[in-house]
Formats: sequence, C-alpha cells, structure tokens
Amino acid sequence: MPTLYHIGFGPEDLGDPPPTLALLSGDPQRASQIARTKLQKVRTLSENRGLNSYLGLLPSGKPILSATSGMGAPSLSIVVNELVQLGIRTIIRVGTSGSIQEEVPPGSVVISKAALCRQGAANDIAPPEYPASADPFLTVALVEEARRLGIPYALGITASVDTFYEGQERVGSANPHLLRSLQGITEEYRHLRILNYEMEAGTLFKMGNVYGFAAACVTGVIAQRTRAEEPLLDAKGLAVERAIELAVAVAERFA
Ligand SMILES: O=P(O)(O)O[C@H]1O[C@H](CO)[C@@H](O)[C@H]1O
Ligand SMILES: O=c1cc[nH]c(=O)[nH]1
Repeated sequence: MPTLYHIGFGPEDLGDPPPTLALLSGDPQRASQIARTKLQKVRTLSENRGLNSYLGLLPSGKPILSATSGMGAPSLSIVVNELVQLGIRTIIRVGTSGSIQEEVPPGSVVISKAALCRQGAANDIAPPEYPASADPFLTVALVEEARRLGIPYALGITASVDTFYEGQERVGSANPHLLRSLQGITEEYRHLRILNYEMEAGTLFKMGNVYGFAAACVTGVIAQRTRAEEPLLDAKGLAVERAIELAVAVAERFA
C-alpha cells in the first residue's frame, strides 16, 4: 500500500510492530503536545495539510500514533478512514468542548458515552438514526482513570454539530441571522441532559460502529455556554492537559 493521500504516510513508515491505537486531536498543536510531553522516541510522520502525525512510544514501550483530525466531521472522516486502512483499531479523540450545563465547569473534562450527531458527513456513512455510541470498554476505562487520577469529569451525551457559531447557537458572530430552527436549541439540549458541544465525536462514533474499530472521546471544557459564548483561554491549558493525561492513561491499557 502506498502513502495515504491526505495523512501523508503509509504502512512502511509505521515500524514493527506497527501501532494499533491513535490519539486524535482536532488541533495539530495538541497532537504535537501529546507527542512531545507524553511519548518517547518520537518520529514526525507527516505534516501534510496541517494533519500532523507523530509515531512514538508510551512509557511502557508500546507504539501509538498522535494524529490530527482537523476541525469538523468531513476532515475527521478522511483522516479516520486512512488511519483504519493502516491498521489502527482504537481511536481516542482528545478534544475541547463547550459546556451547556452549569455543573460541568471549565477546566474539567467530558467523557462522551454517545453523541447527538447533527453532522452531514455522518449521513454518508450511516443513516441519521444509526447510533453514535462510543466503545463501552474504552469509555469505562476513561472514567476509571479519571477517578484514579482525581480529574474532575462528567460522563454523558455530547452534541456533535457541524458549525462552531450557528450550530452551537452563538449569536455574537458575523452572521446577523440565526435560523429559527436553531434559536433555543441549546436550552432544549440542556433539558435533554446533553452536556456539551463539539464538532467531531458523533461522526467518529458512527464510523467506529460501522467500520468495526473502538472509538472514544474525552474533551477538555473550555467554554461555559450557560454564561458566555467565548472560549475561556485561562481554563484551556488545564482542561487540555487533563484530557491528554486521561487519554494517555487509557492508551497504556489498550495499545
Ligand atoms: O479542540 P478540537 O479537538 O479541535 O475540538 C473542538 O475545537 C474546534 C472548534 O474550536 C472543533 O474541532 C471542536 O470540536
Ligand atoms: O464551545 C466550544 C468549545 C470548543 N469547541 C466547540 O466546538 N465549542
């Protein structure tokens, strides 16, 4: 098999034994942070299109990938498809999200057991009503590690949508008109006990169920939508560090 077109590396780049688990960040800087701070003997596989991918060893010596999905489901779907073609069988999304519940504070993490998947790309993979559910074993492991490490977490349902502004009911943006169908949607989701907004988990979960790989998602909470629309940069560092620490601890158990 040649180099995969978008991710920019192929089977011959993966070493022996090749990794079967990938930590997948939306942000290439986070993929790099994971590699730099948590892995040993790191090799940059590609920085094609900003889809930075790193191969490295966990402290136990097991190889994993730290890769980038880019923002949103279309980009994630391409990266995940190509990673699975290369033999990846476990994917943990390490992301950021905005809380819509008062009791899920910035700086904490959300472990998604399933997603409300309002994402167009996912409809090319399975019907809208197909379950966007996370792998139960990975998800329980994330909860166990959060408890062991003393990381504040919430376990629940995530809303995965296609847009950061309109789809997450942000009104203070360049768009002067929020569709009537989106006005009040956050309040409705709050009553449905959805915890947070982000932009990839639902499609990742559906892909996991259809393709037959294990998928999970942990996101650091960087916005409190019960109070404001803007991301809180002061909370971001800790939230992301916690999400990374959890994902790496679970990777040790599943790689
Ligand atoms: O921080 P990442 O992993 O990119 O995740 C979140 O951040 C981006 C929006 O700011 C979207 O990709 C959303 O899902
Ligand atoms: O509010 C937020 C924060 C991060 N990512 C999102 O998609 N929404």
